[in-house]
This record gives sequence, structure tokens and C-alpha cells, in this order.
Amino acid sequence: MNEVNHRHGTVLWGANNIFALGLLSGEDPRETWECRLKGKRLKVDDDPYNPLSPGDRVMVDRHGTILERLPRANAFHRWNIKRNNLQTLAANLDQVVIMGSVGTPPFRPRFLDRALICAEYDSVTPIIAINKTDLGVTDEVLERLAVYHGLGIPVLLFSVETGEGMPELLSLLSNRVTGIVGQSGVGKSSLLQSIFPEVVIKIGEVSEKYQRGRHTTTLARMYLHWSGDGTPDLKIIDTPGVRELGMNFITPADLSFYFKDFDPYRSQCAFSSCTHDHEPGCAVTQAFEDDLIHPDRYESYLRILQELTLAKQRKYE
Ligand SMILES: Nc1nc2c(ncn2[C@@H]2O[C@H](COP(=O)(O)OP(=O)(O)OP(=O)(O)O)[C@@H](O)[C@H]2O)c(=O)[nH]1
Ligand SMILES: [Zn+2]
Repeated sequence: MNEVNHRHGTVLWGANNIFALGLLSGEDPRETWECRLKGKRLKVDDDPYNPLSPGDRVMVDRHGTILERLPRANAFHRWNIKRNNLQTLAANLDQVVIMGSVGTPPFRPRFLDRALICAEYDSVTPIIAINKTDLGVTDEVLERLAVYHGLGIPVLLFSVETGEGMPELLSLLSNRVTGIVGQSGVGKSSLLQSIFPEVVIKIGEVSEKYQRGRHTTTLARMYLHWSGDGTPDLKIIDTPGVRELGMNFITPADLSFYFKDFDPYRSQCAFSSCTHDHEPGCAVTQAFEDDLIHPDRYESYLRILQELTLAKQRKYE
């Protein structure tokens, strides 16, 4: 391969066969370039619908044809219900911010627990960030969030509206590649707009438009923030807002291993095949009854377990 005629770049966003690349090797760090995949395929064809995601590093020729995807350090996925498969949302992440809110919409541990499972599955470090503190944070919410703090996960409270907690959030994001996931309405667009005031954030509209299309329920996008010396000091990949995260990539038997707070009890159940649901002698159920496992977490577990068990039954029907 003639290196002189090739450049490296990072996928900022893209759909179907057109990808915007940034962080290109060359003179101008802020240059972006619209490139194409030759024949819509890559040698590493692990996801034919979605061969490239924001954060992917690629090699491109001088005509703007993407030749190769460089090896991924990791990738963040979600379950695509329509395709019945995992879908890559972002690649090469240092961390993922799981965004929630208080007030509107109210704090919802179910989504959080599901997003934490995705992060654990993909070995991406999670951070929990709860927006809209200006609407008031009740002791009840603080008590529910303490569970995650206890699991060793950073928990931040902030408000895009008042700026409270924003310096702490930005310092956690600085000089890292961060994915953001959150349910619709938690203020993802507002957060991005406050960090990237020069960009007109139209994520809601764009993904809405594309969701009607066949291929692109996938429109994630990387935003770059440039420091004074011309280097990017923030790299944030926004992912499309979702209502619910499907968990079909794990089996019912594996589910409890994603609940680290069950670790001290799991091995003490009377049956080695215990699903920690209804079985006699279940140490996990006992721990929940003894207030050693938070009710939110046990409820999340039971709901996902039921969903996965039903999906498995349907598969064999
Ligand atoms: N009170 C309050 N409202 C906020 C805050 N941040 C965002 N909002 C409001 O929350 C609503 C939803 O914000 P968006 O930024 O559109 O939320 P989103 O998560 O991008 O939602 P989708 O576009 O549907 O994915 C808007 O009315 C915002 O003005 C905040 O810190 N405090
Ligand atoms: Zn059990």
C-alpha cells in the first residue's frame, strides 16, 4: 500500500455509504472530509448494516474512498429489535455517560440498569450523569443513586439550565472519547448544545427523519471540541435517544452476573441453576428481603429476567 496517497481519519458520523471523517492525518486538524465506502463493504464485515460507527479509525485513499477499518479497541452496542441483532453505536470509547434526569422525565433506574448492562457487556467504563437538578433532587432519588455509587460507578448531578455540576462533568469528559446514552427528553441535545454552541444540534430531527428509512436507526455522531492550541480536548459521541434498551444479547442464566451487587450471595443459593426468582433457598432473594440488595436493582433484574425468559421460550416454540 502506498502510504503517501493514504490518510488516517476518524468517523464522525455517517449513514449508508457516506461518512464524514475528522481528525485526519495532515496539516489542518479541523479539516473534515466526506468519504465513501467502496462497494459499501469492508474486509472486517462484522456488521453488514453498519460497517462503520462514529469513533472508528479508518484508512482512506486520496479520492476519499475508505479502504480499511483499523482494529477497534472496543465498541458500544445496543440490541436492535427489528434486525434481531446487536447494532454498533460507537467505537473506541474511553467511557460512556448514561444520562438521566429528575423532574421531567422523572428519575428512572430501569433504563440506567439496562444501560449499565450494555456498558459491562462491552467493557466500557460507565459514568452516571443526572440532569435537571434545578427541578429539585429529592432524598428518595439520592438514596436510589447511592446504590450505583456503592457499585463504584461515578454519579454526577448537574443542570444544563443553571450550569450547576457542569464543571465537574466537563472535567470527567476532558481528553477522553465519551459516548452518551439516554432516554429521550433527558436533555442530551441541550447538553451538547451548551458544550458545542457553534454547532446547530438537530439530532432529534435528523434521527427522526432517518428512523423512517430502513438502514439508519443508527445515527450516532461524534462532536469535537477544540482547545486553544488547536487540539481536540473533548470527543463526544451522541447516540440516538431510545425509549427502551433490549437485552437479548445475554441469556437468562448469565443475567445475574451483570448485577455486581448480587455477587456476595449468588454462590450461596441452594440450587446451582437458581434464577433468583422463585426458588427455595435463594440467597439473592433473601438478601433482597434483608435489605442487602436494593429493591430497584432486584426489580430491574426480575423484569429483565422475565423478558429474556419469554424471548427464549418464543425462540424454541
Ligand atoms: N429544567 C430543566 N430543563 C432542561 C434542562 N436541560 C434540558 N431541559 C429541557 O428538557 C427538554 C428536553 O431536552 P432535549 O435537550 O431536547 O432532550 P433530549 O434528551 O435531546 O431529547 P430527544 O431530542 O428527544 O432525544 C427541553 O425542553 C429542554 O429545555 C435542565 O437542566 N433543566
Ligand atoms: Zn438464587
